Amino acid sequence: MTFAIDVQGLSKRFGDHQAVDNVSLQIKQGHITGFLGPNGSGKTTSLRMLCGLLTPDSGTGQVLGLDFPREAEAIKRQTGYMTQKFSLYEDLTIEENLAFIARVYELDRMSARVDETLETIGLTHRRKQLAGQLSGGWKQRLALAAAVMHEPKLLLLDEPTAGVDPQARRGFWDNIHRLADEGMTVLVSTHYMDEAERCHEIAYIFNGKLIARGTGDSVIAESGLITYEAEGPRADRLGREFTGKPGVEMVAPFGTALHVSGTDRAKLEAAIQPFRRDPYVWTEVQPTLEDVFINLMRIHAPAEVRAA
Ligand SMILES: Nc1ncnc2c1ncn2[C@@H]1O[C@H](COP(=O)(O)OP(=O)(O)OP(=O)(O)O)[C@@H](O)[C@H]1O
Repeated sequence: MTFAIDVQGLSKRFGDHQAVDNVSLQIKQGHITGFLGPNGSGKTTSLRMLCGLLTPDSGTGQVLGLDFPREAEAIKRQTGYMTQKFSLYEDLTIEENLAFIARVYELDRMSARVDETLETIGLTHRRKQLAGQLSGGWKQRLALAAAVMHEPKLLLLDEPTAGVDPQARRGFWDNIHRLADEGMTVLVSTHYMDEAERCHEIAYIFNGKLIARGTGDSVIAESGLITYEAEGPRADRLGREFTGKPGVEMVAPFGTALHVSGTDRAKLEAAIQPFRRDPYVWTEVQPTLEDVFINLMRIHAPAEVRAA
């Protein structure tokens, strides 16, 4: 298996804040990897270093078979990067934005490429409209088309569907999967759990450190988390009964059901035992990715935060 990204020891410090701390990433060619982690955990900083926009303090390896970070310029040319904020010109038309990008990348068949892109995203009839007038979903679709116009081998997406409605998000993800099927490698940061589940693999970063990675199922399995679900009339209200109980590391309502999780089976079952009675039905379920991520944050939080 060829790795599109194979980088070790990636670090970046801003002042006295270690934004990215010794991160090693191996990302398979043609795979979609979800980059997850709470706000401020270092996702954007990592993406910016990988595509050559930010110089790392340390870190070596290969990106697209090129030496990282020495060949940053060549890496940049073969990488598409979609920033968190809509980065096209709102006061240029849709067509002018695409033509501008075609010129920046010195693409051949410039106007034909612009026409093809407009056709692919379904904006041909709106080509003269200002980009700023598009809805959130269409803006993201345009930004994605712009990011891949130069046919990059690697696509880095920074929270591309934040604030976009579910239907547009689904369309966006269909496009990402189509690009990956054609061989493009995708690294996409997201806070949405349903999007994490659409990725081939996930990488979870916290306080600048990579603390979990693999397929969704393997990350769940390796967490060692055991989850019981209580069902019954308003079982969700049982939550407060478990506060501070030994063996209970996490309690979360799921609609009218309740998830109670921990890593010590004996203690967890002892905590649940008094509530194994009518009208509640308890079943062991697979923890969700959200359960696992929240637990990872809890485990890896600095001691003073855990105690608070
Ligand atoms: N140019 C900069 N100068 C100083 N600090 C910065 C700079 N860029 C990022 N940081 C800090 O580095 C940390 C990591 O930020 P980063 O944007 O990489 O996080 P993130 O995981 O992408 O967060 P979010 O999910 O909110 O987008 C944050 O504490 C941020 O304030």
